[in-house]
Amino acid sequence: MSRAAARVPVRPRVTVLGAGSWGTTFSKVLADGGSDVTLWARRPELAKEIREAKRNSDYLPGVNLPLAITATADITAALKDAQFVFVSVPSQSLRQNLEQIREIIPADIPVISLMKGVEKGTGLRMSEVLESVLEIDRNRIAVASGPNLALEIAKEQPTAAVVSSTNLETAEAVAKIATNRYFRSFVNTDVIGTEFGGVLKNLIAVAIGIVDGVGYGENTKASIITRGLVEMTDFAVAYGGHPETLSGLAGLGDLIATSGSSLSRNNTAGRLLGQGYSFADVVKSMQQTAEGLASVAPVLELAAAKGVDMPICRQVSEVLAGTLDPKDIAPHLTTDDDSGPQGERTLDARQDHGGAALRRSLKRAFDQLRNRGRSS
Ligand SMILES: NC(=O)C1=CN([C@@H]2O[C@H](COP(=O)(O)OP(=O)(O)OC[C@H]3O[C@@H](n4cnc5c(N)ncnc54)[C@H](O)[C@@H]3O)[C@@H](O)[C@H]2O)C=CC1
Ligand SMILES: O=C(CO)COP(=O)(O)O
Repeated sequence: MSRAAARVPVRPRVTVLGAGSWGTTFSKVLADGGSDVTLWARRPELAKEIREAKRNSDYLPGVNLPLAITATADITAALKDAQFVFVSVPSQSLRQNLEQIREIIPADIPVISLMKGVEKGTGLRMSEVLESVLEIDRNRIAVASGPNLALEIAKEQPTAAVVSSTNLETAEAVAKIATNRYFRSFVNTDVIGTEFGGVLKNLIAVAIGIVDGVGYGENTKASIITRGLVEMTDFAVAYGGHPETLSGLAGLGDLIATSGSSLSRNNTAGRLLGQGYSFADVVKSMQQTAEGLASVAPVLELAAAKGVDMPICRQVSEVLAGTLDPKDIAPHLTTDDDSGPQGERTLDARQDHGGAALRRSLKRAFDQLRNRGRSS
């Protein structure tokens, strides 16, 4: 993206695709930051309610939306003259949604993922799906992630997020319009770490929900959160993310928010599982998207491909499959690794890795950099 293109217009015209709880809330963030926002909703009646009553009563009851938001169910009209496009649909529907805009999305504008999932079947991150389906330069793509429970933000409770792009100028332009008096966007260029932080904390939040549902207390949850961060960091670093990103807003920050809140759909889904409901019942009862339920399988496949051990995520998948009784969930206590062939890992599995994991992740990141340097 050129320097000129990165400049932010005085009153940007922004399109948000997906009028669920996050797409609508983010539209408010953008409008309160000075943008004119067009929100695309699948259902014409929802578009009408947002446009005329400035409400989205299904997803954000009691919240008044700014006048600078309009809405339409006509996706071509929604994208006309857009200077930024944000996408906030369920991860597993992204590809299908993008197919219908591939030909009509304005050229050379930033496209930003607000989603926190991995595509089943391909294992692609959302920014990778954007890049491959829209066939656009990755420097035009950004992702936004952080401790961002929609309803709290819609009520203007202050928080922060990270906007990440391989191109710092793109990240900065997006962060500028995604900042207002109650929402601050920071920037980085670690798209991999930022996206995986958002994906993985959902899985740990499901685990926390499960132990909550079973009735276990704070010690259990604190150990799962701490060990969960180790899993998140190891996984993201194995794929080229930076460990510091996982200690930031998109990792630890989001993990704390999501694990601690009954507003979290992932946490809620976990709690129902912990109370003994089946996966099928939980899916049926969820009115909104709980991304962790769909991400667990592709995440475990990606972890296996890099030899990353993820006992918490594995046990979540076993509870979902009905092969593990929720009350037996104690992933931070498992010692499966002890029988593994790698001596180093056997040792690691018995240690508290808080700091050790970070050091190991840093070492792996430096090794990767050094190897890259050698091969170029
Ligand atoms: N709600 C939250 O607090 C936050 C959500 N996110 C992420 O934002 C993304 C969207 O989540 P939410 O807005 O919360 O979900 P939601 O369930 O509230 O809304 C999803 C929206 O996508 C639309 N949609 C378009 N195509 C669809 C399809 N084929 N199938 C189903 N729905 C379709 C739905 O009509 C609905 O308006 C997720 O990846 C989520 O992880 C990220 C940060 C915060
Ligand atoms: O991503 C979120 C908070 O940052 C929202 O979490 P849930 O999808 O679990 O509601």
